[in-house]
Order: sequence, then structure tokens, then C-alpha cells
Amino acid sequence: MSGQPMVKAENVHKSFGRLEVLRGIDLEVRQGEVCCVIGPSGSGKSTFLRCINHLEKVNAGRIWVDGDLIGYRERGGKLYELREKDVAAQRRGIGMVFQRFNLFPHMTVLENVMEAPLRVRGESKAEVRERALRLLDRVGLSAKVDTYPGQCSGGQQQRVAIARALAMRPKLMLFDEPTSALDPELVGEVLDVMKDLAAEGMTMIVVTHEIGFAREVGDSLVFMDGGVVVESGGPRDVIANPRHERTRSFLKKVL
Ligand SMILES: Nc1ncnc2c1ncn2[C@@H]1O[C@H](COP(=O)(O)OP(=O)(O)OP(=O)(O)O)[C@@H](O)[C@H]1O
Repeated sequence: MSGQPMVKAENVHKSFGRLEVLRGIDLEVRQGEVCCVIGPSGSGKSTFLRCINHLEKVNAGRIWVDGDLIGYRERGGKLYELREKDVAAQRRGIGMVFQRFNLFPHMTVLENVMEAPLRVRGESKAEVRERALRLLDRVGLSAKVDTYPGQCSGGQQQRVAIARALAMRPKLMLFDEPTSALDPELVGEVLDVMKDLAAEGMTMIVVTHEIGFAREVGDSLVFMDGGVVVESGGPRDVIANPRHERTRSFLKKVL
């Protein structure tokens, strides 16, 4: 395992107007680690994920992904914001899966997975197509490649969204409550795909309410509340022996 963390966040602050949402987040995620993030609604989990790929700009603090400072260039102790095309290049290395799948409804499943690589890379259509088909096979959707998102279940659409993110060959995957919008019977099929990804060594940060998944698949568990990391550690440890009262009372509600 390399010495450099895949993700390093240092004293990250983010406010929306007067609302201070992140109040000094520190976090390190190693290469190949599955880091699960839990916490009450409004604690800043989504905002933190969005800061990692610069969908939100931090007000203070820094985030590095694979050694790259996200959104900024540092020179002479000062930070300069990167140009949009450089931010876009950084984002290509970071796959994100949202609660709502946001697929293009007028494109087939296969076209959805091919869209981004065709738009940004100099690969041939045949290469992109082959990779997209392989990824759709991997998420169990070979039979659905020529259908439209509207003809797929929520679980299938979310698996397409995962394949779409993987099509950019990310080094890091961010999941923002990927199963919260699904009917309960469809949750397992999405979690299984994520489990496989984890087993293949993908570095993942997963905001989730699925405590079972965090316990079983997570290498680390982070409990956020009020815009700070209240505690973190091995998932089984944090779940069985929370050190803080806030973690204890949150877990009591969700377990
Ligand atoms: N673009 C925005 N503008 C203003 N307020 C925002 C914005 N994005 C998030 N917020 C506010 O920031 C706070 C934290 O939101 P965030 O979505 O990060 O929390 P969360 O922990 O992910 O919650 P949940 O579990 O409900 O998704 C909330 O009060 C939310 O209303």
C-alpha cells in the first residue's frame, strides 16, 4: 500500500451564506479503502462529498486526491483557483454516484455509459463501446443495454449510474446515499455491485444509512455531526463501542 493517502482533507470549512455546514473536517482515506460516512440529516455529509470533487468550493481548508490539490494551485503559500478545464480533468478521476441516478432519459443504457468518455477522451467509439459493454456486464445488465432508463427499475438504473461513473476509469468513487431512493427489495442488488467494486480494490467513500453494509464492507466508519467528524475507526469497533454520546444516540436510532 502506497504511503500517500488517496484522499486527504485538512480542516475543510464550507458555509452557505450564514449557515456553517462544514466546520473543520479532517479525513484520510488510503488507497483501496472503503470509508463509510454516517450521520444525521443535515450534518454535512453530501456537502463534504461535493467538496471532494469541487462541485462545491471550500471556504477554507484543503483536499487532495491522489496527491492533487483539488480546485486550486498552490504557489508561494497562496492558493489560486484552477481553470474550469483543469477542474474538469481532476473530476474525471473521481466517479460520483448520487441518490437519484440522473441518467439521460432519451439515451439507451449503453449510450448513457458511453456518453462521458466519448465527450472528453480521444478514444475511438469502438473502444468506448467495448468498455461500456464490459462494465454493463459487470453490473449484471447485459440484457438491458438497448433499453431506455424508463424501462429499467430503480436498482437497474442505479447500476447503470455506477457503470457510467466507472467508464471514466476513476481512481476514487464517491457514493452519496446510493440506495436511499430505492424500493427496499432493490437495495441489495446495488449494494452487491458496490461490494464487488470494493473487493476489486476500488477506493470508495460511501455516505450511507446502510449500517450493515458499513459493518460488512467498510474498512473505516466516520460519524459526522454538526459539520465535524465526531469519531472514526473500524466499523465494528465504532458500532459496538461508540466513544461519544452523539454517536451512541445516532446508532441507537438507526440500528
Ligand atoms: N447549495 C446549498 N445552499 C444552501 N444550503 C445548502 C446547500 N447545500 C446544502 N445546504 C444545507 O447544508 C446543510 C447540510 O446539507 P447536506 O446535504 O450536506 O447534509 P447531509 O448530512 O448530507 O444530509 P442528508 O442525510 O439529509 O442528505 C443542510 O442544512 C442543507 O440544507
